[in-house]
Amino acid sequence: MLEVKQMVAGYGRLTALKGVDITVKEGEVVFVVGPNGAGKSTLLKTISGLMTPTAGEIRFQGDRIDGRGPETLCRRGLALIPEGRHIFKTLTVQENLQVGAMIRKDSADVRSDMEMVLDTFPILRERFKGVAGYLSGGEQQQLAIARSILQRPALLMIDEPSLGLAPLVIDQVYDSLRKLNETGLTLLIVEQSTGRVMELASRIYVLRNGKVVLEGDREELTDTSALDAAYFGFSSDAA
Ligand SMILES: Nc1ncnc2c1ncn2[C@@H]1O[C@H](COP(=O)(O)OP(=O)(O)OP(=O)(O)O)[C@@H](O)[C@H]1O
Repeated sequence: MLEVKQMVAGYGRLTALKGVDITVKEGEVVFVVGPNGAGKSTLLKTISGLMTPTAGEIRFQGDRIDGRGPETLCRRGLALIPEGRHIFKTLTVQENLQVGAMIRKDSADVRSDMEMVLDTFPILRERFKGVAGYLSGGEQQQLAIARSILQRPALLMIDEPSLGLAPLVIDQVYDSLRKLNETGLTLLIVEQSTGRVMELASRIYVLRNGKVVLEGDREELTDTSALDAAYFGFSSDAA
């Protein structure tokens, strides 16, 4: 579904991604993990068209998409939930969800998708008419995911869904991501910590200093010492 090849991107003279290769197949949950400053957010911003790569290529469903703008890519089925969620805090939950569906013209399907997201995230049904800014951090993350689902993306990318959430709330968010994946949604998720990724990942990439230093299917990475060694940048023999 998504193929990133030798991608280079950065900010002025700073090269944040130094030739990154990432593949996401239909139906997978792919995680990119790495320490602060590894380039994880830059990767998602570049794939979603918010930044233009200086070299390499990005293919989505077979077509070259590098250099295309975020709006075009959103219509093509790529959705990004950026770090910090960016929900509209002064709007109601309902209005936030309606914004998610704004690019769609199939109003009957939007209504049934709205019911589906409210079934997946019951707290949003309870708070439907309430102002989104009063939701807790975990509830706001659920709203951000639900809003993206209403765009009906083929690929949903999420930057640090567990950031700032208590472990029990992370459980709820990860549970809902698992359910959405079971309905066929493909996910590319960035996390700073490796702690929870094994629960959900089909495949994992470790990014350090703008380069992929380890990649593998979940079955290949059951020995987490290799993952930790790549993450912290020491040899796995010493781990
Ligand atoms: N807007 C920007 N202008 C200049 N440099 C930036 C900008 N955003 C990020 N960087 C730099 O690019 C590099 C990669 O940053 P990025 O935010 O992609 O890392 P990250 O892996 O997402 O980190 P974190 O886990 O801390 O969010 C870092 O060196 C960072 O300082």
